[in-house]
Amino acid sequence: MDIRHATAPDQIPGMSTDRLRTRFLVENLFADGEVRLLYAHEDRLVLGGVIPGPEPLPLPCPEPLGSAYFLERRELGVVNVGEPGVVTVDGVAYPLAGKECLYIGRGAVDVTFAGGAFYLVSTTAHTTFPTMKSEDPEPVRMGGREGANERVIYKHIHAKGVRSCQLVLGVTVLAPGSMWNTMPCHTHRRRTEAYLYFDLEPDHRVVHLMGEPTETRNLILADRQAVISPPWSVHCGFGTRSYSFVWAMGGENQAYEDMDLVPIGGLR
Ligand SMILES: O=C[C@H](O)[C@@H](O)CC(=O)C(=O)O
Ligand SMILES: [Zn+2]
Repeated sequence: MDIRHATAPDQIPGMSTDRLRTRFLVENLFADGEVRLLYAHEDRLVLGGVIPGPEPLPLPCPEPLGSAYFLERRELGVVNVGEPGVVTVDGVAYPLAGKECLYIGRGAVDVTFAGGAFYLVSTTAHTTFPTMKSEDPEPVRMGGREGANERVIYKHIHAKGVRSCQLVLGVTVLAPGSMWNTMPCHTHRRRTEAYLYFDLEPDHRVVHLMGEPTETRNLILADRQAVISPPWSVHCGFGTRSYSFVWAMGGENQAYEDMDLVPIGGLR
């Protein structure tokens, strides 16, 4: 299990591209026939990628979690970023089509994955909320063609949707010809957020902005790569082709609107 320590904003000036990528980018989360997991100390998010082979793959319990099974003190959001697949939780099968989302509450012991390509985000959990598929996510239309940022934000796990202890998760789908996500951008000092870009053609990239608003850096991401955004960092991007992304947060609160908007003219 890959471990990422937390980073303070005063470490950013002087960092090379490689060091920035090593700290914030998650390049190799998806591999055929494997479950790959990463532990980020920023709000203790665990990110994962699962591409089952001919046999279903179980969710392991890596040593850094220090628990008897993965979900002993955690909850988990799963988004299928591939072909249709099935997630089985303690004997109950949940079929997930592309872009669909399942919430798995604390205490589930046996989780297996078949078919599909599953992105995982887990946060620590103090109690159990029911495991359920997000059947009817609230679609929020944002942006427009003039800003090249026409997109639909599907909120899956949040205070008014599928309930959780701290995980907040959704999928944003860009309209064809729209390239900007999250512009104007924001920070939210009370939560860490991770973006996983997907449905991006292999030769194309997303130019993702991070850093304090007046000290930004860019990271170039390919399909199915993730980026961790600490609470002090903006997170927004521009694709060279259209794409979708999963956004997921954990931290002090679950208020989606608790953002500090950065005026475009305030970015440096
Ligand atoms: O804190 C919330 C997140 O950054 C995303 O929901 C933003 C997003 O999906 C978008 O504007 O396209
Ligand atoms: Zn955000």
